[in-house]
Amino acid sequence: MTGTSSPAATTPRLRVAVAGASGRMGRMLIEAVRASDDCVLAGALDVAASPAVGSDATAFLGIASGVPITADLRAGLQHADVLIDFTRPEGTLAHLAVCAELGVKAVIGTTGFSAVQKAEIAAYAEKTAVVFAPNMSVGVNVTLKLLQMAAKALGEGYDVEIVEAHHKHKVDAPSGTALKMGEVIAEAQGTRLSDRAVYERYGDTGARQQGTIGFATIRGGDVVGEHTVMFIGAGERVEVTHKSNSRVGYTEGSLRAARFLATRRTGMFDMFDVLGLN
Ligand SMILES: NC(=O)C1=CN([C@@H]2O[C@H](COP(=O)(O)OP(=O)(O)OC[C@H]3O[C@@H](n4cnc5c(N)ncnc54)[C@H](OP(=O)(O)O)[C@@H]3O)[C@@H](O)[C@H]2O)C=CC1
Ligand SMILES: O=C(O)C1=N[C@H](C(=O)O)C[C@H](O)C1
Repeated sequence: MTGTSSPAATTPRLRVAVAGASGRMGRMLIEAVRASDDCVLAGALDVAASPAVGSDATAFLGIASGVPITADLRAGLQHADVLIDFTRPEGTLAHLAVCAELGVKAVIGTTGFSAVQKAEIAAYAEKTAVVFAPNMSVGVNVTLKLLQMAAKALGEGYDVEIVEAHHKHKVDAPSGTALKMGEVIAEAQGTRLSDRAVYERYGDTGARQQGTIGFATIRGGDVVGEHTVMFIGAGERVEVTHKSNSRVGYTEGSLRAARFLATRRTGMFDMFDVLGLN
């Protein structure tokens, strides 16, 4: 039997806009989108005051994409299926408002949100699908699962201390990841982090209060991101450490999250959902 073969069906590529286009994460994301087979850069946003506004989004790579960096949110989002946002809380919320209006989905990696701001994100997730996670790397999310298990198994007899280190440009502390680690541990022990967290110690502190979760922050140089959780008991100490040597894990996780959203219309998701860790 003879016949003509039908042309191979081509799946349309996922149209990705990147906010914070000239930032540390923004540039890496733009590079990762360009390098992928199934995504295409569809928009690039930055703050109006940024010198990058008006330039081509891939100018830093020495090539032209035809996508300009803009501070006009509608112009930057109108051709996108999904926005990947690593900026600042007030920027993310402004971007999300337009995403919800235009039906653009959002991957949010920004950290430093207040409880009220997190509730605003949840409200936007009723209008468009959102992945919101303080750390997109597979390794960190597996570490969170290890912490859940350790917290349950070790229980009250072990004091919990969380130490994190980041580069000197980071503006929020403790890191979003450290806070998430604290939340996961507190919840695994049937409690709330807000009832247990100690963020500062100085001077005449008195003895350590039973059940608290202490945080310590280091900032310097070009440290990408390091987190250690200590469970300190009588006569022994368990330490769980994750170290990022580059930002590539964050960008790869973000693209996985963007692909995950392709089949969702609304709802709030995290990296456990994306990675099937729930
Ligand atoms: N979830 C995760 O896996 C990770 C999360 N992060 C988080 O991502 C965020 C960004 O990190 P990083 O890329 O290192 O930071 P950068 O400062 O390098 O980049 C931030 C970008 O956002 C822009 N920006 C600043 N303020 C606003 C605003 N109000 N509205 C819109 N855009 C704004 C900046 O523009 P300009 O420079 O002109 O001010 C810049 O382009 C941080 O919150 C960080 O903690 C980082 C890595 C991984
Ligand atoms: O600002 C950073 O760089 C990072 N921020 C995130 C956080 O606050 O946890 C994730 C990662 O640690 C890098």
